[in-house]
Amino acid sequence: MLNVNELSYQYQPETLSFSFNAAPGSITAILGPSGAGKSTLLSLLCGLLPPHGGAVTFAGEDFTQKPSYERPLSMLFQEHNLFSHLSAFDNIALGISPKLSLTAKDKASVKEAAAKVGLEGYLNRQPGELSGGQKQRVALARCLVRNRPLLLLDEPFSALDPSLRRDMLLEVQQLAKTTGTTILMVTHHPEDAVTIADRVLFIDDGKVVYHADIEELSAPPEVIKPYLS
Ligand SMILES: Nc1ncnc2c1ncn2[C@@H]1O[C@H](COP(=O)(O)OP(=O)(O)OP(=O)(O)O)[C@@H](O)[C@H]1O
Repeated sequence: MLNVNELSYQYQPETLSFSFNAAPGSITAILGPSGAGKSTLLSLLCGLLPPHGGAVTFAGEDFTQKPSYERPLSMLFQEHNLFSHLSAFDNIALGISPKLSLTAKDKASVKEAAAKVGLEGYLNRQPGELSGGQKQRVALARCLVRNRPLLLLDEPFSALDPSLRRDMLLEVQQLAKTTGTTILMVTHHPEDAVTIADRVLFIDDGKVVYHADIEELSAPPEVIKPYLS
C-alpha cells in the first residue's frame, strides 16, 4: 500500500498538501486543472522536491527523507527522459546498471523490454534518430527493466497519436496486472483514466478534492463534474 499523509510543499504564498492511499497493483489516474499541483505531487514522491511536512510510506516503509535513487519507484516524465549521446539500448540498460556493466541476462532483459514496447529494430539508434513516440517507448522500457514496485507517470503519452497512446496505456495496465506494480498517472485526458485506471484522484488548489473508483466517472458527482468538461 502507498500511503501519502499530509505530504506538503510551499511555493510562497501557496501551500500544497496531499493525503491519499493507493492499493498494491492499482492504477490511479490523477486529474485536475492546470496549476492544481499534480506535477508537484509527483516531484515530492520521487524526491525531486523536499517536502515541508508529512510522510509517505510504501509497504510500511517510510521513504519521505530518502534520496531519489533509494526510493522504490520509477518515474516517467512528459519529455527529457533520455540521454542524447547514448543508444536506445543503453538508455534502457541504465535502468539496470547506471555504469552500463551488463551481464548476458541483463542484455536479454533489455531486449525483452524493448520487444514489449515494439522497439526491437531501433536499439542502435540514438534519441535524435527516434520519433517522439519512440523516445517515450524507450523511456517506458527503462522503467520496465527497473522493476520497481511503484511507477509514477507524468503525462508521458500526451504527445502520441491516439492509437499509439492507447497501446502504451495498455502496456502500463499489463505491467500493473502481471507484476503488481502500483501506478500513479497524471493525465489531462479523462478517457485515459477510463481506459486503464481503477481509481481517480482529483486535485485542485494544491489538495485532493475527490478520490473515486473509476466506475463513478460514468455518473460523476457534482463535485467532480467541472474537472471532466
Ligand atoms: N518553481 C515554482 N515556483 C513557484 N510556484 C510554483 C513553482 N512550480 C509550480 N508552482 C506553482 O505551484 C502550483 C502547482 O503547480 P504544478 O506544476 O504542480 O501544477 P500541475 O497541476 O502539474 O499543472 P499542469 O497541469 O499545468 O502541468 C501552481 O500554482 C504553480 O504556479
